[in-house]
Amino acid sequence: MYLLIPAAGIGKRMGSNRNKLLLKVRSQPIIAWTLLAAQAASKINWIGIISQPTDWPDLKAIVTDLKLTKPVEFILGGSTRQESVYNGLQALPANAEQVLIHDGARCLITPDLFNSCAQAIGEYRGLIAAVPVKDTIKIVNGQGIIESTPDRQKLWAAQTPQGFDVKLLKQCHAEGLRQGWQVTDDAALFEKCGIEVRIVEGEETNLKVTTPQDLAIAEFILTSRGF
Ligand SMILES: Nc1ccn([C@@H]2O[C@H](COP(=O)(O)OP(=O)(O)OP(=O)(O)O)[C@@H](O)[C@H]2O)c(=O)n1
Ligand SMILES: C[C@](O)(CO)[C@H](O)COP(=O)(O)O
Repeated sequence: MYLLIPAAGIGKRMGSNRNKLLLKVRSQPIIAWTLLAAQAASKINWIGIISQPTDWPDLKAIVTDLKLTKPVEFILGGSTRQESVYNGLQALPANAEQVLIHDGARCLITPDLFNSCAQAIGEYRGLIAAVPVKDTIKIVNGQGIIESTPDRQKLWAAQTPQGFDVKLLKQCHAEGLRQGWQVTDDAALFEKCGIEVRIVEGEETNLKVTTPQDLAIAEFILTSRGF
């Protein structure tokens, strides 16, 4: 299975002066934990790291240190996640029929989740890992007044990996460009094109390291795993 890792962000919400994926948790950069999980997932056999050239020296050093045995390609990142994934899709080998996309920032993913998504994409044209929402969610208007409370039974928090038929995802990205759609995940492009996306049960611990608080939580989870 081909795996694209969007890793070209700047980490504005982390408040760091460099790509947050280079910050360390339990003595390894965030991106290293993501790569180690991909390396350990038996169904992943090719990794594309979508990233900014300024980070390439650091990223290449990390890949070398980890002694990854799977082929790793460096792909030019864009100015949004959507643009980065678009670039990643163009850089896939011509024989890639299916792809998993996994945020570099979701460094606590287990190899099992990579494998279960890779397995499931044989059955569906599009899928995402997601977990049921635990809080009661409110729709709120611009004045801070609640408009409605959606039925929680139907609410899931989207994670990555997100897996797709490559040809269809390329078509949906191209349509997104034509229509000017701006989305925060690839499933949303499938949805807008009217193509079914299946949920695969994700992991509560598969959080996206976004803020300094998330760094502390990631540190705690990795410690509890014995790292
Ligand atoms: N232009 C971008 C922006 C984001 N990403 C990647 O998409 C994932 C999810 O994005 P997010 O957590 O929002 O990362 P940042 O964009 O770095 O964070 P922020 O929004 O706080 O600036 C991350 O692995 C990030 O590196 C990317 O590849 N290209
Ligand atoms: C793709 C994603 O990880 C799903 O939760 C997420 O959308 C990434 O971007 P965000 O804008 O930081 O939520």
